[in-house]
Amino acid sequence: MFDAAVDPAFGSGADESAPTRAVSPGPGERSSETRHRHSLRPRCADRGQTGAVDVAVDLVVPVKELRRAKSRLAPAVADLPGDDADREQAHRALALALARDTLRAARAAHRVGRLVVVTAEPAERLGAGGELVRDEGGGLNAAVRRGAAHLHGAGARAVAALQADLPALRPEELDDALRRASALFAGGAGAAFVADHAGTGTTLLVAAPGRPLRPRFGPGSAWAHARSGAVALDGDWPGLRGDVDTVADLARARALGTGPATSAWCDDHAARSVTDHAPAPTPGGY
Ligand SMILES: Nc1nc2c(ncn2[C@@H]2O[C@H](COP(=O)(O)OP(=O)(O)OP(=O)(O)O)[C@@H](O)[C@H]2O)c(=O)[nH]1
Ligand SMILES: C=C(OP(=O)(O)O)C(=O)O
Repeated sequence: MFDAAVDPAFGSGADESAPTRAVSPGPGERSSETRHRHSLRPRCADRGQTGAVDVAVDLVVPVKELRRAKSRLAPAVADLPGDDADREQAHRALALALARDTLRAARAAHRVGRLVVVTAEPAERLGAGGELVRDEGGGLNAAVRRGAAHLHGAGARAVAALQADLPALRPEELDDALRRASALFAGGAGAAFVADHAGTGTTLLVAAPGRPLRPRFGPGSAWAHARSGAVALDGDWPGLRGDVDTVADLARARALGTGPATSAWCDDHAARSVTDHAPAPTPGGY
């Protein structure tokens, strides 16, 4: 069904095929993978006394074709041994790892209902449960609109778009942001967004139930979304705000604790590059 534009379910939601090697922890520390896994445990507090899941939104996640993705991360592979083809393959593997970890966390969030991935990649490559809508070109905002149209066409709840480069995302961060968005919608807001760690970009855009998602992703998108009437969400969500565009961003995400795919990639390919670009520790720096 993939070539019919929509693949209704790909994968099980589990990430069985992802590498699971842990990051070496320091003395007395848990590894970043251990911390991430810990965060994926079911959280009873997010469920009512009946055990019913409090679903708030359906989610669109755009994933760019890997061979064109994450060009600003080229320095992460520049020093790797081998030839250009080896480095290109490592670069694609890094973009894939970021997306897989993002999807893994999004799928584990209790408030996420349907999850739609818009991509030109084969379904099985992404390794996360959800529906797949084919990317027909036109760029990021066109891909988001395509995913939202798919959801609205099927009669959706509130719809959100989440960037796919958030390897330190924790499900509870996404749940908390969606909860706060729902509270704003109850007060009459039509849309809300989460700015990235720099404050200029956007990692999550949410439209209220029955309202269209109007994506303005791209440089300066936080300002563009605010100007369109979306409300900036406050919250201490370093993983949710931690989009990875550069090697320094990757180091920052590693310090937070990335998911298993990105952790394994860094262990296998880029430990030296990441260490070289690691920022000084800045607790609460987001
Ligand atoms: N489906 C789809 N997703 C996209 C497209 N462009 C960007 N994205 C996704 O949108 C998110 C944010 O995009 P960027 O951070 O600009 O990623 P990028 O274009 O791969 O990175 P750079 O080449 O470094 O600009 C990432 O999760 C991308 O996978 C697109 O044309 N189609
Ligand atoms: C696409 C965006 O930014 P970046 O390319 O910097 O991730 C954005 O923040 O809207």
